[in-house]
Amino acid sequence: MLGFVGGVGVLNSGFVGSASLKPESRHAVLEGKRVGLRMVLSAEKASSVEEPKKESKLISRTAEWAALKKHATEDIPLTSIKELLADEERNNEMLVNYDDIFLDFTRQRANRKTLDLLFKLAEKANLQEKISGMVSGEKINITEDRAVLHTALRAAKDEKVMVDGVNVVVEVHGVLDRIKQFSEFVRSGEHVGATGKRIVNFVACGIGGSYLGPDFVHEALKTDPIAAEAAGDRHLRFLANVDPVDVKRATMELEPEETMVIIISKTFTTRETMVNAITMRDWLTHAMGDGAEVVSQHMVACSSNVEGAKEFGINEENVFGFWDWVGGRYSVCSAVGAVPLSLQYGFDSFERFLSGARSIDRHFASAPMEKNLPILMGLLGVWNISHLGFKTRAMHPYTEALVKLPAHIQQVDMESNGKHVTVHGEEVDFEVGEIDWGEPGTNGQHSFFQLLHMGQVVPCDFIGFCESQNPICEDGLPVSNHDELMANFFAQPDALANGKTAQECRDEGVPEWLIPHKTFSGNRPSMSILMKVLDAYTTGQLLALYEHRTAVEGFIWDLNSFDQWGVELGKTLATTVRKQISKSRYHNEDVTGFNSATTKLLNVYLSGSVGCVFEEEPVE
Ligand SMILES: O=P(O)(O)OC[C@H]1O[C@](O)(CO)[C@@H](O)[C@@H]1O
Repeated sequence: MLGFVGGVGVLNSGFVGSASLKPESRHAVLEGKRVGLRMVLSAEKASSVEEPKKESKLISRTAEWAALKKHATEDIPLTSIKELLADEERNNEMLVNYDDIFLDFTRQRANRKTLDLLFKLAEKANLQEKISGMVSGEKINITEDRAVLHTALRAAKDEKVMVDGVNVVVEVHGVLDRIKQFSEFVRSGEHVGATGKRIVNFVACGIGGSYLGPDFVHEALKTDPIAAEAAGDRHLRFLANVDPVDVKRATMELEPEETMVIIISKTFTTRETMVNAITMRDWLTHAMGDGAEVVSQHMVACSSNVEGAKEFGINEENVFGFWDWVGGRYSVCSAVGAVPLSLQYGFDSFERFLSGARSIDRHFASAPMEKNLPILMGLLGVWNISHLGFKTRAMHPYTEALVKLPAHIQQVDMESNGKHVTVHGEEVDFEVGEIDWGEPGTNGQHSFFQLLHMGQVVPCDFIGFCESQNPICEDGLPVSNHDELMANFFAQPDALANGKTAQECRDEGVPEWLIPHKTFSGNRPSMSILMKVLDAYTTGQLLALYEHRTAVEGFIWDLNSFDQWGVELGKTLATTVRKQISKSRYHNEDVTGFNSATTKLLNVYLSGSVGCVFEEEPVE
């Protein structure tokens, strides 16, 4: 699977198969001695004929990159964010507004010059050509020979995007029309369960991109008044983990006769989802018998492997397809999100979500860089990790309804840009791919914000809304609950940026010995996004903003942000382990073929008795 990577990449990754190695080097692999392994391979390579050196295409070799490096080490350390914030003219250039989204990046460690240098870098990296290539259907995912067209999933009916001579927008709307009709059938009660009961529960079985996006949108819509009214008494649950505990959690208190199971898997081969699909089929048939109508009335699928879904037993008319040019983590706008979310909230809500994403797509493809929200967010990401060295990045939505946004964006970004070679297979020599994480505010403030204020520097995104989905104004409180929440949204970025000096502590009468504990260094970057209210439309906007931020970063770094070979090795090893467990459990075979540590762990697991394996030292 990793065969496309050049030799240097393989050596550095350490992911080398051991079969072709000499016995002593194979031993080194089993012992986990990666350094020794690298030496053996280097020696073998040195003795072979020297390959002609290819000219590096790394962006880090350009004058534009070097200018940013110099700026990061020579100019930026001389000013603090607090000082930068005192310049109103600068601040005005760092506030951008589009379609009721207000982006404030004044609290970045950046000034006008930084932006100019980043724009020059973007030109050097052919950013805008790459964006055009993506949205027009070029096969930019070269390791899988695929186009990358999640934008086509939300294109208007009259748009045209061609892939291999086919206008994919027509196909997209064909599937959306079917989903609209099907969801209306189920919601209206025309489609009932096998025993004639109305379907009011939906369990969506999928993992990774076939779970995180739909769950994020579900959480965002749950408390949106329009979507909530459309949901009525329906329930949508997700079953992602192959852990049987997750089956319990997903089915608890649900009545199988009133439940529809939606199997969501692009490949329809993902082990976890297949196991859960079988488990859920058993759950249904156990309650209602194994007549064909149980599966036909209670199970549907969303997949690009329509044949696989049919083979599983799902009726063809209940399979909603999508295409290989939709990456799993970019698939929430396809049937993957459309089926569960339309069943729960009605197709209109899903359409509003798509139109929010479409608004950002159009802006992304056409707005000039200095006004282009995802481009600005992406360039500042590159600046923060590759030039200022901040490897992690946090996201704090100031609404509980975005509780799952950080987890979704974590997959979007980390699976996309967690790479070590460029699209040409050349090892990168700079930092790429931030560690993304986060929690809604204010909860995070009472958890990890101590570290954000006084420990490591972590650039933060603050996301807030002018209005609450659920406004409450208690009599007797100085401000509404929402204003109370948002007071924190405004306070935290300034606290991070400005910090608190020893003198300020002294002026407050803090005793001298306590001052070091109470000073804040400040100068901690953040970005604020302020929107009107969280609803289906703005949820779509947020999704597209962050999807495109990731693409911008990958384009600048020249990565292929649209493959995910890094998940394969663990999957392959799990298959070997699964076979061993089966042989040992059911045929009493010894554990073989693993290193001694794994062998021991497996034996403990199979024995089920954790305390028994450590034999006592014999007494002399
Ligand atoms: O939709 P599928 O094919 O079941 O894949 C699920 C997920 O597994 C991955 O391939 C790897 O974790 C993701 O990219 C994908 O979203």
